[in-house]
Amino acid sequence: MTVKATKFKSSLGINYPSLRDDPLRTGLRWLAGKRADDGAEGLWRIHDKLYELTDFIERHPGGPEWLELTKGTDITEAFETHHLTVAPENMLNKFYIRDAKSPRNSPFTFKNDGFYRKLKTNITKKLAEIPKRPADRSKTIADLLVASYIGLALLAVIWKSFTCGMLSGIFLSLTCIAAHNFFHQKDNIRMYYFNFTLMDYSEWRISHALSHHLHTNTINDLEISALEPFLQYLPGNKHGLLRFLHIVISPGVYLFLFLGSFIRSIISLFLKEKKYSPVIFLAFSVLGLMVVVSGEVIFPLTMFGFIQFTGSLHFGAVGLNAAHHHPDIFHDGDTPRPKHEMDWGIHQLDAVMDRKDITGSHFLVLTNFGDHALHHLFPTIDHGLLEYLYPTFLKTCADFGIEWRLCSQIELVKGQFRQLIKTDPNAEPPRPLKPFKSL
Ligand code: HEM
Repeated sequence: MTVKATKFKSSLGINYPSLRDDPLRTGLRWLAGKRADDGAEGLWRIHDKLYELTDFIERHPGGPEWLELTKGTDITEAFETHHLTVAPENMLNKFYIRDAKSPRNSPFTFKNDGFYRKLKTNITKKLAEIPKRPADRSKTIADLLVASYIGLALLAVIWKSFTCGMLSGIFLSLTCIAAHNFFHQKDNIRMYYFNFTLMDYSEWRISHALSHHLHTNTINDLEISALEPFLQYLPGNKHGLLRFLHIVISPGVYLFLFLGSFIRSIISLFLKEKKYSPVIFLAFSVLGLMVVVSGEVIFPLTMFGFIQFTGSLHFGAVGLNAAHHHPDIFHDGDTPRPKHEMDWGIHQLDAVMDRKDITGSHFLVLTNFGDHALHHLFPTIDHGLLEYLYPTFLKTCADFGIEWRLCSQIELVKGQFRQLIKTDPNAEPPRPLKPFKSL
């Protein structure tokens, strides 16, 4: 594996990730790079301490996969943001082995009197008071979406209708976005809905939950590096007029997200890097049904491909225009905040903008990566519950003088394209905090 490249320099002081320019750019290789970079010495690192969690993997209430995957890496951000109770922290002592020898390769802090920990305390209190029924509604919506996807796919082959096929593709994409709510949580059946696309939920637990969510818009964000050189969101190193090509080829990139991901899964399986699981092939169960109901092979195969490509196009368009790319949003390379403001939660709010067209509707939030700031801050909380948390969230933001930014969907689409062609990093750091509080 190649371990060399210096395409971007992190303005946050993050060392260039070892396998950032690896040709395959899978989550598993991203983790292999972290193993080389994090100073975890084959154990699990949280802040500056190393823990041996092997015996706890199978007993972990969030499911074994999270710990299995992250052995040998720094899991500070994952640990801090996936638990709302103090129970996990209280357990750590019995797994302690020794202190780490090197400093963390991450600029982010989680101080007790800092924004993120204060917000987490306030949100956890509020969570105990709010109704839980909307979380059940999320499950119902996801079930109806998957049923609509399959129903429309079958109608598409029975009626030989590409209109039904197109609708089926859109429902497939909506199912996948709703399933994303569930793969962030402890293991559950609905996380597998994600695999009705040609993508794999397990890969996304790494590339999205562990990389993108925790290292948002930094050189360590795999959702940014995996798209390079086709789409380049970090400022700098873009070639003259060629950078406008990014805009032209964007729809082509969206179109191949599902298929590209499947091909990379198969290569990883072939190279024995990825463990075999039948769920990787779940998408083809619907193709099987299409063959059975139509009594044909070629047409269902064509329609299945059409549906997957339509879904991929929709998913890419929604996902890449959802929250993170706009010249006013912090991207690594831009002038950062001063060190004492490097609270992880503050960075999250610097790296996101929410959309006023989506916020407020449970259905739209669940199917459009809505309430994105709150979701990033508390990924295990069901999307249906997030709207009840806004008063607490906004009050804490006000206490720390932090702004939560809302804009329109169209403004984000325009901003996303502007970010693609932007070469010069922002010279000013993100908005100053007011009133200033020592973090
Ligand atoms: C890669 C690091 C980790 C990730 C991504 C992770 C993820 C999760 C998730 C998704 C849940 C379910 C949360 C929910 O349903 O609200 C959970 C629960 C839990 N995890 Fe972890 N976990 C990690 C490391 C750890 C460690 C190191 C410990 C303890 C030594 C731990 C202890 C627990 C406990 C006790 C729960 C039950 C819920 C609670 O009390 O907060 N986890 N974890």
